[in-house]
Amino acid sequence: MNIASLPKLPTVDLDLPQTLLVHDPDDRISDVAQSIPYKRVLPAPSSSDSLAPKAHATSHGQLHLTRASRIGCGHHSNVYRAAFIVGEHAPAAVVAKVAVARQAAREMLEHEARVYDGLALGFVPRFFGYYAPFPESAASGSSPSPILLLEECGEVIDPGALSDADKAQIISLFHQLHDAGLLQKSPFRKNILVDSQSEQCQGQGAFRIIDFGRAVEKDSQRVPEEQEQGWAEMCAEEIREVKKVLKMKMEVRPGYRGG
Ligand SMILES: Nc1ncnc2c1ncn2[C@@H]1O[C@H](COP(=O)(O)OP(=O)(O)OP(=O)(O)O)[C@@H](O)[C@H]1O
Repeated sequence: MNIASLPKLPTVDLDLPQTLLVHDPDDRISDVAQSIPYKRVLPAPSSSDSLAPKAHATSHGQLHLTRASRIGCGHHSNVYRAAFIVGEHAPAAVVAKVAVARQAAREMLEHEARVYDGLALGFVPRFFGYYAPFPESAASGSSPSPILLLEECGEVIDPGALSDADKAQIISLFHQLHDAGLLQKSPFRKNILVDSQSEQCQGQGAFRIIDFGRAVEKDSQRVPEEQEQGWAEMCAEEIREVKKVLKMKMEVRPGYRGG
């Protein structure tokens, strides 16, 4: 299957399969040279979902990824364009994020999946589910990594090629994230993507913020009233970091003497 030429999976409502058979001929997610069964962990299967063989065909899906289909890597993961087949539908491309073989990396991937599961914002990748190998292996270090499935969102930005309006838009996305009670916590260039192919990504603008493995949720910090100021300062600091990434002029704060 030529994964590179597949169309993107449409982001319209889709019944996510409850189980996935993952085809990994190049051993990218485990050293087991066979297809691996996964089950959906998030969004949590509802009681109406069924694993019974009679269940609707879309309860079962398939995922194909190869060494050649890798599109990115970070300190904690490898990221692949993967062919996703749901029920009888034609294959379509999604992004499959796979943790490297370290427990901390798996914990970050799970945290990121929880963040996506709770986020309803148009400028982050659409979440297509978080799947874990099934049955679970006793030795979690050597077992295949869980897989986070996301919408493919284009290329890393080139700050030198962005207009002032583009930069203002990216800043506004981070403000919206903060207003939604989330700090991204790794506002690097590699985590701001632009889809130059999209027609403004269905009205959402072409920019996407990714990588929520280190994200901090305001609620999870149980920010008491008196610490609101601390949260506001953390948000302001993140905005300053984004401005640095975008090579924007920094405002000189009152009383700041430089150095
Ligand atoms: N949804 C996506 N669409 C397109 N490319 C993506 C997507 N997600 C990740 N990538 C690519 O993969 C790269 C690495 O992804 P990501 O930053 O999420 O990995 P990570 O291991 O969590 O990073 P780190 O731990 O170093 O912060 C990105 O910079 C980007 O090039």
